[in-house]
Amino acid sequence: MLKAKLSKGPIRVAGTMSGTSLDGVDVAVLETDGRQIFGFGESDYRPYGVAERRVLLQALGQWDGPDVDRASVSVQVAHTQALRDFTDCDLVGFHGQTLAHEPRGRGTLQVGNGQKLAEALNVPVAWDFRSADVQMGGEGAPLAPFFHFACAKWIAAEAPVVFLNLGGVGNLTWVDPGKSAPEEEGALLAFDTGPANAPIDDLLRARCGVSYDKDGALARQGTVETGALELFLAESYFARMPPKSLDRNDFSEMITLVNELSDADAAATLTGMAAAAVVQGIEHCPSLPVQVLVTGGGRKNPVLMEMLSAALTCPVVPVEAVGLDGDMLEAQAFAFLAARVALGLPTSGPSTTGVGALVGGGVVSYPGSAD
Ligand SMILES: Nc1ncnc2c1ncn2[C@@H]1O[C@H](COP(=O)(O)OP(=O)(O)OP(=O)(O)O)[C@@H](O)[C@H]1O
Ligand SMILES: CC(=O)N[C@H]1[C@@H]2OC[C@@H](O2)[C@@H](O)[C@@H]1O[C@H](C)C(=O)O
Repeated sequence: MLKAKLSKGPIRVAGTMSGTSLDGVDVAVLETDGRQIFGFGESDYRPYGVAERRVLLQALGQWDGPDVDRASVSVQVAHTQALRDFTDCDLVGFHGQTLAHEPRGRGTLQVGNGQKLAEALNVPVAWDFRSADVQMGGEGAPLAPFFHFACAKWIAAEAPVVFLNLGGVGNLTWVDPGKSAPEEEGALLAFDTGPANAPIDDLLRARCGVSYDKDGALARQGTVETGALELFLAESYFARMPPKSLDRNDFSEMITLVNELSDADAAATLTGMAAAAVVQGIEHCPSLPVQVLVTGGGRKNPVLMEMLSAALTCPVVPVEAVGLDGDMLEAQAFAFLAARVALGLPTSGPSTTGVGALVGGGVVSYPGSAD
C-alpha cells in the first residue's frame, strides 16, 4: 500500500536523528517521493535527560551486553515520545543511535528496534539503514549524501556545492547539481572529515563542567597551538582517499595533545583542529565548490565558522542562507532515505560509502507484522 501510494506522488515522512553528540532526538517531516523534495513540514526536538545521556555514554563503543540493552531501551522510549505527535505521517525513518561503528571490523551498531516502534506508533517504520552497506564492504556512512543531492536540486544550485555537517563528527558531501540523479557517476563525493564538536564538548565537560563551548566563547579567548595542530594533521586518516568514515571516539586520544594547554588555548586548538580537518577534506573534492553550506550544531560556533572562512577561498555559510534548516537536515535526510527504502531505491553507492555497487539499505517494518 505504501509503495502504491508512493508511486502516485509524494508522501509525508517523519525522519529522526539521534546523533553523535548524544544530546537528543530530532524529528522532521519531509514531503517526498524518494526522488525529490516536495516540501518541508513540522519538526520537533526531544532532549535526552541527564540519566538517559549517562546510559548512552556508558554504552558507547560496546556491541552487546547490559549497557547496550539499557541504551537500547532509552533510545526506544525517547523516540516513541518524540514521535507521539507525528503519527499522522505515512512513514517514519528511524536512524536509531549509533553506539559503535567499525565498518572494516565488527560492523556498525545503531540501537533501537523499528518493529517495536511501528507497533507503538501504528505507522510503518524504515530502519537499520547502515547494515547492508557495511555487509557489502561499504563504510555504512555517511548516508545523508543522496538527500544532499535532492537539496542541491531544491535550492536550484547551478554549480558544485558542498554540504558540511558539523556534528560530533564532521562529514561533507560534494554535489554536482548538473547530474540528473544521485546514482549517476560523478554526482557525489562524500566522507567523514574528522572530529568536529565531540572533542570540544568533551574538553568543556571535563574542564568546565558544561556541555559545549557556547558561541565559541572560550576558544575566542585562546590561541591555536600550532605544534599540536600539526601532530593532529599528521594522522593518516586525513591523507586517506575518500570515501571514509569515523566512529565518535576514533580520535578521542587527541585530547591528550592539548592536556598541557590552558582551558582557552585547548578550546581554541580543538576548534582549530575541527576546522583544519574540514580544510583537508575540501582538498579531496573533485573541484572547489562555489559554496560550503554548513549544517549541524557547529554552524552556531562563530569561531569555528570564522576559521573555516579564513582558510577556504569559497564562501562558508549556514544552510539557512539558502532556506534550509540546519538543525533538522539530518532528520529530514532519514525521512528521504525512508521513502527510498520503501521503494527499493539505492541509498548509498561507491562515491558515498565506498561500497562496491549501489546499495538499498534499510528495512520497512509494518505494525502488526511482528513474528
Ligand atoms: N551556540 C553554539 N555554540 C557552539 N557550539 C554549538 C552551539 N550550538 C550547538 N553547538 C555544538 O553542536 C553540537 C550539536 O551538534 P549536532 O546536533 O549537529 O550534533 P549531532 O547531530 O548529535 O552529531 P552528528 O551529526 O555527528 O551525528 C553541540 O554538542 C555543540 O558542540
Ligand atoms: C556511523 C554513524 O552514525 N555516523 C554518523 C556520524 O555523525 C556524523 C558522521 O558520523 C556521519 O558519518 C554519520 O551521520 C550522518 C547523519 C550520515 O550518515 O550522513
